[in-house]
Amino acid sequence: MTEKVALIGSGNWGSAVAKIVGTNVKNFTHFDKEVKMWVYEEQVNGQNLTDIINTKHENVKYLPGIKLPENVVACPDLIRTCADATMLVFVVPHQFVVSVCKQLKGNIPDNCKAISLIKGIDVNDHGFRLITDMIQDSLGIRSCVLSGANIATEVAEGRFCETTIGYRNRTDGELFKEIFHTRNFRVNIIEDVIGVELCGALKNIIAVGGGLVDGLKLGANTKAAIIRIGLYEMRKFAQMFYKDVKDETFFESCGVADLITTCAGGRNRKVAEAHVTTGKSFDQLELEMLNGQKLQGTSTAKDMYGILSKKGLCHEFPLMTTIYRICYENLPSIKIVEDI
Ligand SMILES: NC(=O)C1=CN([C@@H]2O[C@H](COP(=O)(O)OP(=O)(O)OC[C@H]3O[C@@H](n4cnc5c(N)ncnc54)[C@H](O)[C@@H]3O)[C@@H](O)[C@H]2O)C=CC1
Ligand SMILES: O=C(CO)COP(=O)(O)O
Repeated sequence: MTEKVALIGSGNWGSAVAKIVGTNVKNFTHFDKEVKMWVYEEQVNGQNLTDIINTKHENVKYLPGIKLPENVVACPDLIRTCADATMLVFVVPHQFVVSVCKQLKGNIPDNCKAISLIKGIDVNDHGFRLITDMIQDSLGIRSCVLSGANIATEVAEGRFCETTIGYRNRTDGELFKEIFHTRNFRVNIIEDVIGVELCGALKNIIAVGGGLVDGLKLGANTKAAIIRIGLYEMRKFAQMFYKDVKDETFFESCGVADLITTCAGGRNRKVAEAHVTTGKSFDQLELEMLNGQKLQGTSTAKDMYGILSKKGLCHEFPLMTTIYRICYENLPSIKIVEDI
């Protein structure tokens, strides 16, 4: 059977991944050579971003300077992008995935499989859900997850790194590995969707903490302490709510490695540092510094705080709780070390 891949999302990470997937499908006979990529249409210098991508083969706004393979075709229509796909790659900022799934419901082939590259959780009035669960429940398809120490620009430049795919169905995990794995983007597949996904979501909160410490110029020992405490709280939360999450998952690329890289070089870190040095709000800095890219750590801190406070658990997760309060309750940044 021929598999056909559709990419749902074309931001910084979505575009980096498009380069890999577009190249890899050409190496196997069982993949259709065209990869459609859904682009949330916008104007860039008076032109549709989709037209720019399809003529220059570059996402000039979200991943400038990187050529995309010509078999990656940008499409502004979500339903058309996915209509004939058998493998869906979800790579939108987490705040948009619910609306994407609502639009896709009833509009995808029955034999589809999915993978989520999204780092976040889905919170609503009834509680919280993993994004893979939300995809599975709303669309009736199985979903794997991919997450790792993968700053998009570095991956797009082909620098060596690793990533982790979490699967429930091993055949799906192996199939998705084929479209992502390269010599310099090494994929390891493990049977722990929940652990992989929670690592990716929760490390973004800790990365905000890493940036606050940088802004406060507290030094390397303090940063290491925030990373250690953060890893501890990530594992504690994951295993408190999902008893099957494995300890080993935290030693994969999706765990400690992603936490380190995001605390060293990610957008959450950068914006949190600027929050300390400029006193501006996170929302304002996101607009000023990220050129349309989206912060995931602050909103995930808010989601987590909602879960923890409802369950009376804030005192058990002092670091994540303090980071939330600094982001949303005007707590002075120095509380990152004073209140934990
Ligand atoms: N950028 C990175 O280095 C990495 C990001 N990730 C994760 O991948 C996911 C996607 O991130 P990026 O590709 O970096 O996105 P991004 O941060 O570049 O976000 C911008 C994207 O959101 C789209 N967008 C804006 N408004 C929208 C709307 N209303 N509906 C749908 N789309 C809309 C924009 O068109 C653009 O494609 C996130 O969960 C992120 O945490 C994971 C690994 C690395
Ligand atoms: O997830 C990432 C790297 O693995 C990117 O993190 P930021 O969103 O903080 O840039």
